[in-house]
Amino acid sequence: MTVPNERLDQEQRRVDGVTGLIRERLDGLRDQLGSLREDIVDIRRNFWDDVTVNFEDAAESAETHASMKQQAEVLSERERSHRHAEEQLRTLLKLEHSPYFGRIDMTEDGQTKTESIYLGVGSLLDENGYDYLVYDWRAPVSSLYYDFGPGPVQYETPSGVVSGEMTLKRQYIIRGGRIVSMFDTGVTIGDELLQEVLGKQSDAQMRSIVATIQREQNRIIRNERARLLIVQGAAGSGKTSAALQRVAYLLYRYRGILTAEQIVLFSPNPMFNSYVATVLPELGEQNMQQTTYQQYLEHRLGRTFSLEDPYTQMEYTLSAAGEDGYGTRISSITYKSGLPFLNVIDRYAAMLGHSGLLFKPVKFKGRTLIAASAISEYFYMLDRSVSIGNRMRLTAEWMLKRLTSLSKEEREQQWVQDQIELLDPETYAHAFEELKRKNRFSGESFDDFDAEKDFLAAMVVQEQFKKLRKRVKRLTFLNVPSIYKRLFGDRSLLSEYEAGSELRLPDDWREICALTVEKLERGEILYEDATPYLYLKEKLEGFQTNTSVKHLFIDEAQDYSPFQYHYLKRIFPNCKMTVLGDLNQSIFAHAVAGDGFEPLSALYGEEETEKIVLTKSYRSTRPIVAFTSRMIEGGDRIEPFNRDGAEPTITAVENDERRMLAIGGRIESLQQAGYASIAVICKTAEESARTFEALQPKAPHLRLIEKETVTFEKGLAVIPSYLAKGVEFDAVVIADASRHAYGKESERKLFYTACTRAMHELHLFYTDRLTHFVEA
Ligand SMILES: Nc1ncnc2c1ncn2[C@@H]1O[C@H](COP(=O)(O)OP(=O)(O)OP(=O)(O)O)[C@@H](O)[C@H]1O
Repeated sequence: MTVPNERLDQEQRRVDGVTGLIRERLDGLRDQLGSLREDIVDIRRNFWDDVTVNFEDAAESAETHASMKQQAEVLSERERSHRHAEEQLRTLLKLEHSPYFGRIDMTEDGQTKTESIYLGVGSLLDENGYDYLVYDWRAPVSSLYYDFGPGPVQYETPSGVVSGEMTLKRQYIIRGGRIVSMFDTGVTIGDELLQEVLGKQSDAQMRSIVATIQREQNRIIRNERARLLIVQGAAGSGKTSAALQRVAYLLYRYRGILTAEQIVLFSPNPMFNSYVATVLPELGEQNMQQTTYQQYLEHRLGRTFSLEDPYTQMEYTLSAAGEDGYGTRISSITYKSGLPFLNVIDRYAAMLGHSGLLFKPVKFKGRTLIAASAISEYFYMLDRSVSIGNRMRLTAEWMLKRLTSLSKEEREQQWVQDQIELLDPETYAHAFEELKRKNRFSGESFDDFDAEKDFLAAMVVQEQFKKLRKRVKRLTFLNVPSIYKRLFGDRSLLSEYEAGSELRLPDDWREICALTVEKLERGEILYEDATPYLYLKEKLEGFQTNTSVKHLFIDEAQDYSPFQYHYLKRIFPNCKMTVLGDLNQSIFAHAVAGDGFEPLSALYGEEETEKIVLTKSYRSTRPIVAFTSRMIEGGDRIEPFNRDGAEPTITAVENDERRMLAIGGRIESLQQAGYASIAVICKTAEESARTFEALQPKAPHLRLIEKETVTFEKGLAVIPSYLAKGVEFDAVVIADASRHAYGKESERKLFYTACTRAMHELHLFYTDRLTHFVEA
């Protein structure tokens, strides 16, 4: 509902008043910052002039220290004030052009006065420093704006629930200090504003949605109870947006307790990181830590193996059907992603607690110092009720002691004498100083030949043994790669498993074993093996948990396997998890075969888990949502946001050459229509490369997005379907929607994911027959 003009004038006067005050504050702050900066520079420059330095006796030294401390405190106080003023400046700069976006009028129960509450991206107090002219959108009272329409309302504060009556809910679009438009709305935050926001062209970066957060999204953003919050949301329903605003909310709510470094977001690919990178800074917060699961695996695996990445796995599953061993590979992926395999590893680890661990000897200059059998003997002599990880630590301690006594014996070896003779004068002098420092020698030179010899020998050996000690501390004497390989290579183990009643092994387990062993022997590890390998490693070495991370966000959660979730839970024991996904976009073979989010719900138990379902889709126009939701089961439950647009088009062409010509023509017309981001989505990387080559001569600005691409840019791009996850484009061209490209049932969700990337226009091209995923 649009608001009458006189009210508009009145509101504009308030905006003027507020922006006037903001500008005054900005001027004041700039002055304050200037003088603080001068102070700081001055103190730093003259630090020593203002400190009386005297170390003559204890009393003078103490005074010197006190004076230095005082000076340092003055400096750090000034620096703190400077940081604080800078923060305020940033908030005010954000508010200057658009001080607020919403207003609610509310009368608290038992009160007669109605209060007007204005919401913005930061808070602003009046001159007295008492009343809020603008409330931060994350303040407790602001939740009213997102949760209710006019009528009875309530919100939670740290000191209890406050209830009352809302008499007005108004939205503003303010640009450059002028109210551009203004509406009064009901429960949902008005269609008008959303229409305006969603109708715009896409950006190279995701935008913040604070002005138009929807009620169900607000439940995600402000959820504080759940240990595990699962969000199942349709394509374009705002899962990623809600996740990012939730980070901002948590940083505000737990200011001083929670920092951005304690929040980790697992994103689908490196390009996605760049896509979302500006949202938090736009809201005045620092970015959380961002990583991909692959980067995390690489970090944990170090250089032990060459690790296959999920995209290589994906390319294989999409394009190698019919090749020898394809079925085995798919079965390997499916099985190793599930909890039955986790049970196998648990069982294996338990067995290893009794026997069968493989150790590597500690060798030095070709000689064995500690034999593998000795390590094994010591390990298995330890009390079996102690965990394997702790026994491993005890074994390492024993080995370090052994090395200490072995190092004494080593001093007699000829190589030590040889090396002493080759010592350069500098090292020699250094050794002498060292000896003197330790008070073991008081003369001006080495005149005791034996003392000199002993000391130098000890020094030489110690230096060489340093590396050995380091390796022992890192438990490299435990041969995890061979232990993992044995799980697949040892026939006797297999029969023990099969005898184990509750363990399920797939029918083609032997083939899976052969495939796995072959890879491991080549120093390679398949993507589906990486997490089980690390899980086993951590079980044997003791889990290296990360206790500093307090919140874990997992976007595109459907792409993670149950095994991976269990692993993450073990690695991050102290954190809450928010996982956001869409089962209809499960594109990985392991996920396709999974049972939805069921295994995930069991991770922390029902008590600590909450699930929120988002069914409204905001990204695409109504015709696009209507078109794409027909492709998937339960698609009728997806509600499009009411935004009109052109119907998707389907174009049949005679052959591939014509297809490229037709796509080229379409791109041209989309560019002429003014669309800034256009994606030609192909099924695989290989098809993308071919398409790129065919189109590029006529479209010189065309980019090819590959798995290594790290920045998301506006413009025209060819992109493989699975890399388009999580991002969006003004217009999408599906390069080949033929049945031979998307024919298998397992590719349905991939096709759906590709089509749902479109905001305003969607165009499909095919030769021969159209994929049956599109209803004629
Ligand atoms: N409340 C909202 N107000 C304004 N825009 C919104 C809102 N919710 C979502 N959007 C917009 O809808 C689009 C899709 O949002 P987002 O990418 O967060 O969805 P998603 O659920 O993560 O999608 P997908 O699973 O398909 O990747 C974005 O352009 C986002 O800005």
